[in-house]
Amino acid sequence: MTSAATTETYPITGIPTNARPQIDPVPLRPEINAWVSNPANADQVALFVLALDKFQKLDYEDKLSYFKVCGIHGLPRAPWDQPPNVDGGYYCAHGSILFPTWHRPYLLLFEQRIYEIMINDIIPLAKPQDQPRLLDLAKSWRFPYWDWAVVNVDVPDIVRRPFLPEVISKSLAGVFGVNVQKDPETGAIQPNNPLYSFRTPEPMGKYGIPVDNSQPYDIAKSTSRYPPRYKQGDQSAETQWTNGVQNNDDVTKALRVQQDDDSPNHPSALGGSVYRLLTPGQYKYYGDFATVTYNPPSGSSSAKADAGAPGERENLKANFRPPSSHTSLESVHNTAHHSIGGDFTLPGFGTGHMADQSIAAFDPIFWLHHCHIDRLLAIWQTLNPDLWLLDADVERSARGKMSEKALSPFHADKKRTSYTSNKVREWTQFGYTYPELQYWLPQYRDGNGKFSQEKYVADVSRQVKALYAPTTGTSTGYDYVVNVEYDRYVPRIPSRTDADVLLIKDSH
Ligand SMILES: N[C@@H](Cc1ccc(O)cc1)C(=O)O
Repeated sequence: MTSAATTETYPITGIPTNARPQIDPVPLRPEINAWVSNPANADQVALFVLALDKFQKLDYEDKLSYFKVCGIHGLPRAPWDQPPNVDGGYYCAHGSILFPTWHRPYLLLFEQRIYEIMINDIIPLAKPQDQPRLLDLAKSWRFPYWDWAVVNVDVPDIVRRPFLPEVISKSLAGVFGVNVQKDPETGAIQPNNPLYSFRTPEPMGKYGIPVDNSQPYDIAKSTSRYPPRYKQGDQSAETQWTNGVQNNDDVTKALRVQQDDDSPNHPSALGGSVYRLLTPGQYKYYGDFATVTYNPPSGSSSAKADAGAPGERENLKANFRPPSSHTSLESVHNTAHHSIGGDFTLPGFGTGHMADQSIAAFDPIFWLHHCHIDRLLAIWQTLNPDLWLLDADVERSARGKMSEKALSPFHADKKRTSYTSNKVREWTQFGYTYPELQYWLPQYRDGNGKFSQEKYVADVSRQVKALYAPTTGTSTGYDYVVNVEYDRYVPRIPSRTDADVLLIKDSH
């Protein structure tokens, strides 16, 4: 008889609360800079940093270790929480309508592990009189997001530092009794800042991470952002890849690409795209919002709605979609990955971890980035409550519904019940929401004290505008889209391409 323990799956539940979804308040996943820079949060940030550090150091063979959890995304292609005979492949869903929903339980798993480590491993280290207060801080803690689409975006301060900020170091020493030491020569501080990079004692090749896309991920003992292009025998490149490089200024530069332009107030390239994503009425179909490669099934209601007049589109590709849908959550997400990791299309640079999906999840910044993606999904859901994977269901009716497809390898309980897109649609059931989505606030009540959906949605839109709407230029009331098709992997395409477009008003 096999013991239950060997066949039980890991239940991903989120951090427990008793809140009723979309009714009672739930803790917020905070914006990382605001959260860290508030000295009142120093103990909670210290709790998080210590738990993440511990998580990263758990035995790489442990199913619930950082290494194994990050390894779900791509390499080393190991089955996770599934029988060993299942070929794990790359579990991550990209180029798929499941892209947004697959990453929701993935992030939840990461958040839950950090919470468990806080409770089981970190709080017991604190002085007894501090423990009840720390327990409350852990219960109200939620994973932070990094908004890379705001004006004057930068890599979060805490991510940039190999050392921890003063307030947090003080809290580590004062509350947890952690011996904070500074190496007078290197300036390195113990414990390390686990948000700066993920470091391994031996080259990652030893743990099953091979060369990928000709980049030497196997020799790396640390994740990298904007490492040099690697050539066999180049000693300097080899050393940098081995020890890891964090060229965060290059990340900032890439993210600000369009801000250097006409006006300092110009939103970032990504800001404009995020604004388009979240503008009401932009999307008729969830699939167009969700992914770069969603094609409405031929003959389905969405394909018919998208078709032009007979003959009009002879020269266009079959997957042409109306201009309003020419960006997607996955597309802005891809741009951010390349901007953060460093791109092989830039002269001299290799592909840092974040730019290669097979190992991106090992860079701790991946999680801050994906928390932001989940936030954008939640805001979009709030603004488009009727849109979901339903149009794709038509396509899949013979083989089962897309919205009911398992988001492998994530389970809702110990009994192998898989998560599906429908099961993760309501995020507040997992005990979190985002600062823009506080449905319980009194300002969303009407005269009779009843929740007003209209007031709420209007306010969410207002907040989106304040964060991402272009602040310069004269508004014509039109949204012009110029569709240029090019091969994004042509080497040496400059990171920003200017196009002069002449718009001629039709006066007939
Ligand atoms: N491969 C994606 C970028 C990407 C990188 C890392 C990821 O984890 C995910 C996506 C693209 O084609 O643009």
